[in-house]
Amino acid sequence: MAAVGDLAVKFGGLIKKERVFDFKNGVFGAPTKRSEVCALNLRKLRAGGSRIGGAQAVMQVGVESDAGVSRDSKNLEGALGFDVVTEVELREKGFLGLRKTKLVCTIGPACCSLDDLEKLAMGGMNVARLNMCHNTREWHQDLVRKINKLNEEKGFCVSLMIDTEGSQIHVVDHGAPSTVKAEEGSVWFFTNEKFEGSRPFTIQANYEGFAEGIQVGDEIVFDGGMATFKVVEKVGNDLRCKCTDPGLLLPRAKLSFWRDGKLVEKNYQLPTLSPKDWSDIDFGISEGVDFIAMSFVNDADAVTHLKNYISTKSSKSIQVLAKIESLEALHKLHEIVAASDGIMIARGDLGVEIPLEQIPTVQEEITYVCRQLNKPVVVASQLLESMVEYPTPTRAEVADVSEAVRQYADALMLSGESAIGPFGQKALSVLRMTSSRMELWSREENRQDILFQHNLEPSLPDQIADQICNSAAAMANNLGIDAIFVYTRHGQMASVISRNRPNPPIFAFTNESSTRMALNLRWGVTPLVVDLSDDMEGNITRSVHLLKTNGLIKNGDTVLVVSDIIPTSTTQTVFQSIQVKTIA
Ligand SMILES: Nc1ncnc2c1ncn2[C@@H]1O[C@H](COP(=O)(O)OP(=O)(O)O)[C@@H](O)[C@H]1O
Ligand SMILES: C=C(OP(=O)(O)O)C(=O)O
Ligand SMILES: [K+]
Ligand SMILES: [Mg+2]
Repeated sequence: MAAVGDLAVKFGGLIKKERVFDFKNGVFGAPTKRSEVCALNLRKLRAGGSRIGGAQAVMQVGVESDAGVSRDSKNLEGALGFDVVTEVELREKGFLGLRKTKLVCTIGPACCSLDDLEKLAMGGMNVARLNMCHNTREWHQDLVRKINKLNEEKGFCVSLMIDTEGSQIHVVDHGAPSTVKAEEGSVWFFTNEKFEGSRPFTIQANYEGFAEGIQVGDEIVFDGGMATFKVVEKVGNDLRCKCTDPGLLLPRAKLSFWRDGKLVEKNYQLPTLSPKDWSDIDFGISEGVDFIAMSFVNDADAVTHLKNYISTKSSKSIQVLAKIESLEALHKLHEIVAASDGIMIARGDLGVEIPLEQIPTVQEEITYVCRQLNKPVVVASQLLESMVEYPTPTRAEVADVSEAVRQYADALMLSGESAIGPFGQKALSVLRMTSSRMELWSREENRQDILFQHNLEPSLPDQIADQICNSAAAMANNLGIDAIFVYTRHGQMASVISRNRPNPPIFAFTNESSTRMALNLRWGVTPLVVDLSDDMEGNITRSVHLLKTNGLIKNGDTVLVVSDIIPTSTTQTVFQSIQVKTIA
């Protein structure tokens, strides 16, 4: 594997394997090529079906022969739903080389041309995020059109997410187009009133009740610590404040209020979804976006309300992600995770409401709860913040990204790095390489945490499906399987396999396009749309054949197939199986 110029590095005694730095791909690698994955000696084992409460679970190990499928079935050729990025990655790196951690890019003026978007898609963007705080309806509409075009015409599979503005107290006007410096001891006037022209030392806040309940002596903190002011006088609805900790005031800076070292929780008076948010949500529904990220969620009811609203308005299933970005949301974490389709750890605003040193442990806690409850989790904000300005990340940023990957977050998100920074593609490649590297390390060192297996649903058929997925993941690791295939209509089986974070990639075959786009946020899952028939054996044979004729799978590869047939009008039994197939 090592070529001339490669650097062989041995880590003294602690780590058994030799690591080789591959300059071309920029990664340290251990010998993990497909051919080197442990050869399997599979015998024709056939375990009979065991009946459990009316459901049949079959486990079989066999040898797949391609002989039965005719090679000229044209409709099958066209049905290979691989996206172009996975296909290239698979050809270049093999099954184990496929990246597991998903990547979300915030789209902004720096990356909104079709050409820029294509480069991000090619660079591994799984989800494009539109932050409704910024820009116009027309701009967002144009973006949706461009992403759809790339998917339809260029074979990408990029999901769309809109992110609501939400209710939050922030600066509207601070008297300058960009940053203003607040000097120690300077006195500033905080008001909700709009003012014309320049009025030095005046800050306009967006919410008229911003000073309600605030007392002389309280503190106003900008952006979680950029600058701090002490309230010296209340003037009607306004405040006169003195700068006690000098710093930079940014446009739209977030304001938080503190008393005796504790946050004065103020967001409770603001609705989670404003009239503008509802209008943005209607826009998202009419454009058929895949995810709606809901800012400043404070309880499960808000999530349930939005989910109900969507189900009455949209025939398509749209995933609601709850953004955890307030103290109140942390108090109600479990119920919010349970009510939502996924979570975004919005560290930007979270860092305004809780002390910064608590962010790492809170992040670990949230990722843990999400995995227990089988909800995808996105780690967001400031991952590579310095790259908004510089073409290279800090070592600390790379360490932060690696930590999120080590925690098995489903996805990582870029904000300003892609939206306004000139190095968006480079930032994306840093995420890509850093995640691949940490995934490899976790796998080799077998750092997999033992997952406390919550039963996700109380009903028996669901528990059986859970256990099949858990066992499938364990089998895949123990047998050194190359790839897991799962047939899944709503994505549930694929998500439960993913939740186990198995070593091989998970190819999820579904007949629902919305399921495919939702699975784009799931760790380790490559979702594909295929025609699924009730004949599960036929589905399996067809998909293996498709991959084989496209050169993506070869003789000797081993695939673990998980299938799940739900009763239809013609078949009354639930038939679930795990099969191990060696391609021959
Ligand atoms: N659609 C957009 N149009 C213009 N600027 C944007 C857009 N989306 C994001 N940005 C810019 O990128 C920065 C980072 O994005 P994000 O983290 O989503 O927003 P914010 O910082 O407002 O929470 C924003 O502060 C804003 O300057
Ligand atoms: C992702 C976040 O939300 P937004 O960018 O919408 O403020 C955050 O606060 O970290
Ligand atoms: K937002
Ligand atoms: Mg936020």
